[in-house]
Amino acid sequence: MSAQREMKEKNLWHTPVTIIITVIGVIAIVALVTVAVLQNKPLHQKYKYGIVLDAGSSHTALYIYEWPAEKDNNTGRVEQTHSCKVKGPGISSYASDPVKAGESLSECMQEAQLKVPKDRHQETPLYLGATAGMRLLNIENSSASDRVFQAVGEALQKSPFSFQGARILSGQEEGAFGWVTVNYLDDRLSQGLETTGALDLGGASTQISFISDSFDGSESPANSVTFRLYGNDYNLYTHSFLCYGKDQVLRLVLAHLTQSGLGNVADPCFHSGYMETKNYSVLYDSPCVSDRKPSGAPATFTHSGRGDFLQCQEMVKKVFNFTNCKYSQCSFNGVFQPLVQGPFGAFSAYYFVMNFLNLTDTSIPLEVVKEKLTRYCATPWNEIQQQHPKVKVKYLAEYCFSGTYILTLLTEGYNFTSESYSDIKFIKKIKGSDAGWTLGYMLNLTNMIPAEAPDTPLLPHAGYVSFVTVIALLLFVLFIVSLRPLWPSCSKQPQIV
Ligand SMILES: Nc1nc2c(ncn2[C@@H]2O[C@H](COP(=O)(O)OP(=O)(O)OP(=O)(O)O)[C@@H](O)[C@H]2O)c(=O)[nH]1
Ligand SMILES: [Ca+2]
Repeated sequence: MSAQREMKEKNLWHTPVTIIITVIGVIAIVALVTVAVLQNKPLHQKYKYGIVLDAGSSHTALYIYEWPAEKDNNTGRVEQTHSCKVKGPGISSYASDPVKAGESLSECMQEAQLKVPKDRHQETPLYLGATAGMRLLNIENSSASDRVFQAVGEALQKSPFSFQGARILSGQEEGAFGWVTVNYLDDRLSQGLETTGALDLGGASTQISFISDSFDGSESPANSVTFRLYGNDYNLYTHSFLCYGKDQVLRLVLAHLTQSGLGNVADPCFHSGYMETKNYSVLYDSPCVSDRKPSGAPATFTHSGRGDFLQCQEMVKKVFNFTNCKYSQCSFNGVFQPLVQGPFGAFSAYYFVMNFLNLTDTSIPLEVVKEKLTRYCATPWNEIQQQHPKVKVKYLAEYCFSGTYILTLLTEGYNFTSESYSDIKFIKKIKGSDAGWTLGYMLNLTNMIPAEAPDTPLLPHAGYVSFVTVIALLLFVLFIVSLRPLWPSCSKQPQIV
């Protein structure tokens, strides 16, 4: 009798109503999870592109950036996918033949057409920013600089990209955008982390940019750039020294050495055994030194080396003016600068030179770095050439001078100490993108960094799907539990024995 009853009760669980409810419940959960997964699955990734030409004093480089199309406003997603070094000198060197400046860009522009998908060409913005070489040409001969821009603009207009113009960046912009690039690539802006200072050493100018607790811009408004990025306010200290890029400082040092107007220059910044005949007119052909040309100098001079780091450093120090600071503190040439603070990334020539000299490790004490450089400078020129047969002779001849200038600029110029020197990192790239002003410039012009922090989803995609699944299962279990009165054991009557 009791077995029969049990059978009947079990069958209750198998009633059509219970089966239908269970099936609908399972279908509902599967549908819910499927929709959740599909709805939030990233769409087929499409990319957008931007191109920036960095028309530097020594050469022009093209950079292509890429970012997922639906993430225009999101954090840290723009990456450099390609770079192309334009053959020949910087555009400012084409002052006497401007059309050639435009033509020089064509090879890299062709390359860019192959790298950016064809269907994106028309919508891809193309910018050209010129720095110290064009600043100097503009000072020297503004109509020549206009003609160069005219020719370059005409050449770029012919490309299939959306050309947005060619212009000279101010020194402030160059410094500030370099700082934005470094901190954007390190995700420091989006996460509101302590920022990294930026040190850029070009051929004709150099920039220093950093955040200092003691700097609010009031003491020297010309050195202050304010930003609001991802909901945080920044008051950046930045300064650009025109004529203090390494090529122009080499001219300044040589100008000092040739003041006597005699035909021989024994240069402590070049290796002993180095000897080249150079033109006075070429040396003095720059507004950085043109006023110092000795009168009655012969056409050429013999530039020979004597490889002495300490004497080279003495010569280099002469290009800085440490008197006449009208502020609480200065770097040099009467320019206000707060004490350096926090970590720094040093790129461009800082990296090329220190990397060549095997001196990128800043945990090595500064004194040891100087000893190593002293030995390097004292190595005869023929040995140096034998050791580096593949390095361009022009670069090779100048590493002793450049290394000496870098150490002198950092310690005497910017007041890095033996301690704070170790806060500097010599870098070329960050996560595959070159450190430099170009990325920051493009991010700014495409409004890619929002002033306020973007709304972020509460949960990442995987977390969201798991959450929906767990809640759905929970609801289902609750539903089944709510059917408890229909369960066989619950509908059993208590047995009175
Ligand atoms: N050793 C070495 N030097 C380089 C290399 N590329 C550029 N330089 C030199 O390093 C210095 C700085 O180069 P860049 O940072 O490209 O300078 P730039 O942008 O042309 O100049 P600015 O307009 O002043 O910024 C120049 O003297 C260049 O000749 C390289 O690959 N190796
Ligand atoms: Ca540069």
